[in-house]
Amino acid sequence: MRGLTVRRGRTTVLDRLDLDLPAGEIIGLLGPSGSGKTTLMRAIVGMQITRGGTVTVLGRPAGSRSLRHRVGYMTQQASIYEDLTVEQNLRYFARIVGAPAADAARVIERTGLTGQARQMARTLSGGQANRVSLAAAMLGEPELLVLDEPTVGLDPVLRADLWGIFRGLVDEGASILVSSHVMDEATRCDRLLLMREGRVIADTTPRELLRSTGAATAEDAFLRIIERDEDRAHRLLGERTEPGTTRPHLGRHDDRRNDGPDRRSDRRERPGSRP
Ligand SMILES: Nc1ncnc2c1ncn2[C@@H]1O[C@H](COP(=O)(O)OP(=O)(O)OP(=O)(O)O)[C@@H](O)[C@H]1O
Repeated sequence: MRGLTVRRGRTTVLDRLDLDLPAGEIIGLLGPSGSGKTTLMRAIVGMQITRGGTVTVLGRPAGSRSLRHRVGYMTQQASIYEDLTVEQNLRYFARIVGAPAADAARVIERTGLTGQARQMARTLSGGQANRVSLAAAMLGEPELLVLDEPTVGLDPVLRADLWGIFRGLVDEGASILVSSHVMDEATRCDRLLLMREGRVIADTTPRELLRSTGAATAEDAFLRIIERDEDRAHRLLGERTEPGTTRPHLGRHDDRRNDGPDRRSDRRERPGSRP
């Protein structure tokens, strides 16, 4: 992506972001709540109104029709049809993305939902519902999976299971962009992007993250990077501020202009939806 700028409501969430993401890896997108992870993912799958810049995915402009079957997106909220069984949900979504009906069975098996295939979605546990969303995103074997906090709220065993699935998919040639709040999940990724206030403040690998910060855990390493970033920003702002004036705070850039309706409800996309 080049110069990607996104404004949501009055806030400039992403400001002229340049980023190159390699294929064939698990790329972790980490950062505090509100740092812009979902917004960035939405721009990559072509579901975000942008203010400027370009996003190219698998060689095509983000959101192109030709990417519909090549990119799978799992949103933060598991939004499946509660009055359908797991199998019915996945058969339905398979039809929508143009995948063969047999693909529903494949993703059910792959996500460990065989025992729940005939169960009504409303009776699933949170973790199971979550896996149905992941299964939906996997329909049609997309080359790129964009997963927004797929492990949120899951216990460590289920989290480990899901990371096992992600690794298996990448070993088979897929690329995965996955966001998380849980910093120790960083060590499971091939590459890490740490976001803060709409900027990528670290683009690194798990090994390099620990080496460069001297921290013992990913969580400590991130805290150190954030502290460094804060110091750097204060220094820059201090240099630019006239003596005697108040130093501006380090919040996100606000803008009075509004680019029209961009409601929270826009996050409730169908699971497995294609751009
Ligand atoms: N529909 C919207 N209208 C206005 N502002 C929004 C909207 N959606 C998100 N924002 C704002 O954009 C910023 C980035 O939000 P985003 O959801 O991308 O962050 P995030 O890093 O994914 O957070 P989380 O980890 O909590 O999901 C936040 O300040 C948020 O309040």
